[in-house]
Amino acid sequence: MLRWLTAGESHGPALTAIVEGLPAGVRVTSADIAEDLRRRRLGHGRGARMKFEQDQVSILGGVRHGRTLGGPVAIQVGNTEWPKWETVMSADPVDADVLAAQARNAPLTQPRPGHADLVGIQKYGFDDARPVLERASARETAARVALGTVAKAFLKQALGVDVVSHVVSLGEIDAPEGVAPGPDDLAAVDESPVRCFDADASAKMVAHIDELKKQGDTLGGVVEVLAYGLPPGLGSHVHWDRRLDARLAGILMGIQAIKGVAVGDGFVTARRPGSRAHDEIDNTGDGVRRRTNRAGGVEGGMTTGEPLRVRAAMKPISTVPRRLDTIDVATGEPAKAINQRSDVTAVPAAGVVAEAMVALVLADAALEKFGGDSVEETTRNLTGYLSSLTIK
Ligand SMILES: Cc1cc2nc3c(=O)[nH]c(=O)nc-3n(C[C@H](O)[C@H](O)[C@H](O)COP(=O)(O)O)c2cc1C
Ligand SMILES: C=C(O[C@@H]1CC(C(=O)O)=C[C@@H](OP(=O)(O)O)[C@H]1O)C(=O)O
Repeated sequence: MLRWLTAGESHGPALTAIVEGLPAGVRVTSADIAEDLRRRRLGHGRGARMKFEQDQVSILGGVRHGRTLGGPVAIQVGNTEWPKWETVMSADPVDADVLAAQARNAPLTQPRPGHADLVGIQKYGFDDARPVLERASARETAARVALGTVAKAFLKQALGVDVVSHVVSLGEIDAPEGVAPGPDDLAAVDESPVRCFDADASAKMVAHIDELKKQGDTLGGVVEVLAYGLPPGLGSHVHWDRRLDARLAGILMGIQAIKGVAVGDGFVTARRPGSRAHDEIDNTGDGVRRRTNRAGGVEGGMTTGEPLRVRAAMKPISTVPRRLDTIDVATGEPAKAINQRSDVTAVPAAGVVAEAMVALVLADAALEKFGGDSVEETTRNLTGYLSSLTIK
């Protein structure tokens, strides 16, 4: 079983991430993690903070000379903006007069519709949105992406699985259906300023973002994650919480601002008659194959051996520069919502985060099926399973 946790606030000293349950021998370096963190920062429409803040990666445990040791892997992602926030976010008590002298510490009492601010204030008994937004912030996704790098390295080295992501819709602009990156196309996707694999759609998405930015507005969209090279049989039909589709949906919905998940053709499938909704099975001589992959590589909560395909829909950023109506929680009077700088859209970054989340679920399901205290043992168990399949 793979377990993982993150800790840390948006403007704290650092984010911390721990993953436990990986075998020994996974090759991974801090440079690999830094590269995925760089990819997460990409994307037309992201705010100023992405430019001036750096992600400082340190592996604090579980890896020696570029290979995992089999124990928990601990990763720290330092916030380079910390010196500016040291007083506001100090873990230790700070004198009231020192805090009062800091403009940054002014209470944020106009909660943003769509963010965690208002209900977080209510639930945790705060009088200020700061202690809520610091942890609700998707800055935390940097820690998840760092863990995803390790999970992707395991999947590639033990099972030969590649995980890729791309943007399929941004606001009103859709990429053409059926244009999906293959296992070696991630670098090509990352070359698009919005991580869209189709050049025409990419250009239209950039223009759409620019237009909405001018209007002081924000955008959401849809990302797709694909995994190539999976064996049949990860996950199970026998119980709801063993179903791979359920686990994928849960982990993707756990990303800030994700409001819908589709496996394969998802909601579109619901509109089709059965004769055009399923994937007919064929014995090609080359093995048993589905003629299509409308199911997105999962049937009965198990991988089928076809490419896995899942989508996640992200709502528009809730810090809308055209400030939305709210109330001031200090007075109860009508007010305009807080608007510090913000992203116009973070859909391209959400794709990189979704890629990491899918990798963690797949790594967990692979270890459940094949086990292994070393990468070699996992691969041996996979090879034995594949050669023992009665139908191939
Ligand atoms: C990569 C990424 C970047 C985000 N950037 C912002 C942002 O700059 N401003 C903002 O208000 N929300 C941003 N969000 C969304 C909020 O974190 C999210 O809406 C908030 O935590 C409330 O959670 P909910 O939308 O799931 O209800 C971002 C989300 C992701 C995944
Ligand atoms: C810092 C990151 O994203 C942040 C996510 C975020 C939010 O509300 O989710 C709000 C913004 O933070 P701030 O208001 O401090 O600029 C984003 O910049 C990051 O992704 O590294």
